[in-house]
Amino acid sequence: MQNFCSQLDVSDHQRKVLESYALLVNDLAMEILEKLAKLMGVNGGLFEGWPMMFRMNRYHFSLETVGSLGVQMHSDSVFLTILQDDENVGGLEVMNKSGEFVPVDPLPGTLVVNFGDIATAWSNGRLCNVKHRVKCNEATIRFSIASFLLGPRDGPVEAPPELVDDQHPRLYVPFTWEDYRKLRFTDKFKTSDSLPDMLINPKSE
Ligand SMILES: O=C(O)CCC(=O)C(=O)O
Ligand SMILES: [Fe+2]
Repeated sequence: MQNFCSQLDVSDHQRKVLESYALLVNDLAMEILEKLAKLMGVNGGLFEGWPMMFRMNRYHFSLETVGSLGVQMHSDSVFLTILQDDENVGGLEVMNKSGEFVPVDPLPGTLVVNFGDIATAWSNGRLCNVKHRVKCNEATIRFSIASFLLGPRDGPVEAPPELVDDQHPRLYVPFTWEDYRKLRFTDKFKTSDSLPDMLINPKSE
C-alpha cells in the first residue's frame, strides 16, 4: 500500500483511508481462504503473508464507446480477487459454464469475489478461474477497486498433498506467481489464461 500511495498524489487522510481499506480487505481475503481451505480438507495457515496488489479503475465511457469493451475478456492471473464495483454503473459481465456472458448488476454494499488462475492451479483444478469483461453500457464515468491476493510470497504455487491422490493426479507443474505473471503478459496470452502451458500432461492440439 505504501508503494501504491507513493504513486498517487494522496493527502494524509486519503493515505489513512487507503491503508485501513487494505488491512480490512486483506483480513477478509485471509478469512475467506482459511474457511475455503478447511472446507476442502486442507490444513490452515497457508495464506498468511501472501502479497496483495490493488488496482483502481476509472472508465471514461462516452457515447462513442457505448457497446464496446472497457476491459477485454480475461481471467485474473492471481489467486483471489475482491472487487468493489461501481454502485451505480454496471458493465461487469462474467462467463457462465455454457460460455455466455452474464451481467453482474451493481448491488450497493456488496463485494464481488472471484478466483483467478493461481487458485485453479493450487486447487488442482477444483476452483474455477472465472472469465470476465467490462462492457460500456452508458456514457458516464465508472469506478472499481480490485484487490488481488497474488500467491505465495516465497516458493512455488502447487497443490497441497490433501488435494492430490490417485483419482486426482497433480495437474500442473509447480511455478512461482511471478514467473506466471511474466508469461501471462506476453502477447500470446493477452486474452486467454496461460494455465494450459503449465499442465503436466498438455492436451494435444
Ligand atoms: O472494473 C471491473 O468491474 C472489473 C475490473 C477487472 O476485471 C480487473 O481489474 O481485473
Ligand atoms: Fe479482472
